[in-house]
Amino acid sequence: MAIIQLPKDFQWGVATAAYQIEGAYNEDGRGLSIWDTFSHTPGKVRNGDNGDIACDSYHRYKEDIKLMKELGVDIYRFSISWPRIFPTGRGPVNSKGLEFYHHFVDELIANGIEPMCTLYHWDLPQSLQDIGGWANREVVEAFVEYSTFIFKEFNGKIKKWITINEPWCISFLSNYEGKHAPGNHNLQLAVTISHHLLLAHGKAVKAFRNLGIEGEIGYAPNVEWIEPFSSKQEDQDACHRGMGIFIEWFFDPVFKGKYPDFMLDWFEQNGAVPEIQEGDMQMISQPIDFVGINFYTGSVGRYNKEAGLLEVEKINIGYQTTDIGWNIYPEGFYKVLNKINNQYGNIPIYITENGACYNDEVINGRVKDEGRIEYLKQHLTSIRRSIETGVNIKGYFAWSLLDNFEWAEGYDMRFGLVHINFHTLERTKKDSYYWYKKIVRNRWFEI
Ligand SMILES: N=NNCCOCCOc1ccc(-c2cn(C[C@@H]3NC[C@@H](O)[C@H]3O)nn2)cc1
Repeated sequence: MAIIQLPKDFQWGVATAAYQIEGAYNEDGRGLSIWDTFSHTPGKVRNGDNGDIACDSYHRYKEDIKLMKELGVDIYRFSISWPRIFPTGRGPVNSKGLEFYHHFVDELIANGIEPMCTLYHWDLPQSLQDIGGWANREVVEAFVEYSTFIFKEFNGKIKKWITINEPWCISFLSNYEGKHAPGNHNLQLAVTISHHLLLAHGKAVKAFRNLGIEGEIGYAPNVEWIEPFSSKQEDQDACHRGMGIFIEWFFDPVFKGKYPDFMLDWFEQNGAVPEIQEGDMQMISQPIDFVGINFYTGSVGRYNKEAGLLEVEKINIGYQTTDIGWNIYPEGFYKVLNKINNQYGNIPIYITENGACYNDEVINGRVKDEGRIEYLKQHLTSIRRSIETGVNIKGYFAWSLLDNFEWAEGYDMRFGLVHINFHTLERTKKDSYYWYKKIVRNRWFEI
């Protein structure tokens, strides 16, 4: 057995997102989001699940904060529901929605837990989707107005800010692969949206700086590792593209002020180009204070002309998988963190999401989720390895505090340290909750 120790100043957290846990979808003036529309559309979400009630955290947030406090976490990553603040995306503020978040943030702080706020975690007001959504530059301006309002409202209370969560999911998964809201299948649309998301990020950072808001700001891309099947150039190139759509496409504009040529060329060969206007790249590459990295899985990939847009085929070579079918690949976590560190400089990194889907149920009042504990051990070990090779990792957020609405997978796929009975909304701490509580306290574990 080996002892793995994390630094004394390493920050420990848990993460959630508004649409996945809050419920109260039509309460206290909240407007509809694209995920209300998408989840209410038959065939889009497993079992026809939706976020109408979710974990009912809108009403039970004090109970959830008690769970975080007992866990001993330093920090809690949550998102604000844009349509709960601006029901139509712009215009009159919904005072009850704003009041909820003030009470919520005050309760966190009163319990000694630092809030980290994600401004956009996929729940675009439907009214803005009705005018084209993120494909419309007007929505970029609406996001800046929303962000500016929130910055001013919570300045001094919230000191860690994330602009956009997982731009790859918002653009390509949702508008090319069509698997998430709003469910389009158009590469040009996805590329246009990816550019507007980056522009929205940059403009929000600019506003944050101009307003003199206290604290630090970043964004939270999701990344995967794809290991080349062989040293053949075609396999290396295919994996470069497969990772490039997550990494270089969303990191180069922010850290280098330009899109990666190999991805620009590839998209152009497929009929899609980003609609870049004068000044956009300067705006996007506003300096940021940290980058949030969301990592879940990796795979082995090889060139296959028939394997979709990027011509990279992911090969099942027998890796163990979690209950959602994703490979367990901690080596890929170590590799992708070092790749990012080598390519973009020693930027401060928070692991803003990492966790495992295991659908263990409550048996005699207990949830024996050993698989999740093992996954966390392996991935925290990759973090320790990366820190020792010089990667500037400042903290870790387990995804997720609660079992919740896992988007198109609905409630069947459980990522929580706390089990939710979605009929009674009863919370049950899993074995992994108690394990994580110990690690947060001791900062070491055996593997
Ligand atoms: N990659 N290949 N795509 C081709 C095959 O598509 C099939 C579906 O693909 C994907 C890819 C990635 C995800 C995903 C989910 N989470 C977890 C959430 N993160 C934000 C937070 O809200 C968590 O709930 N992160 N990523 C979902 C589906």
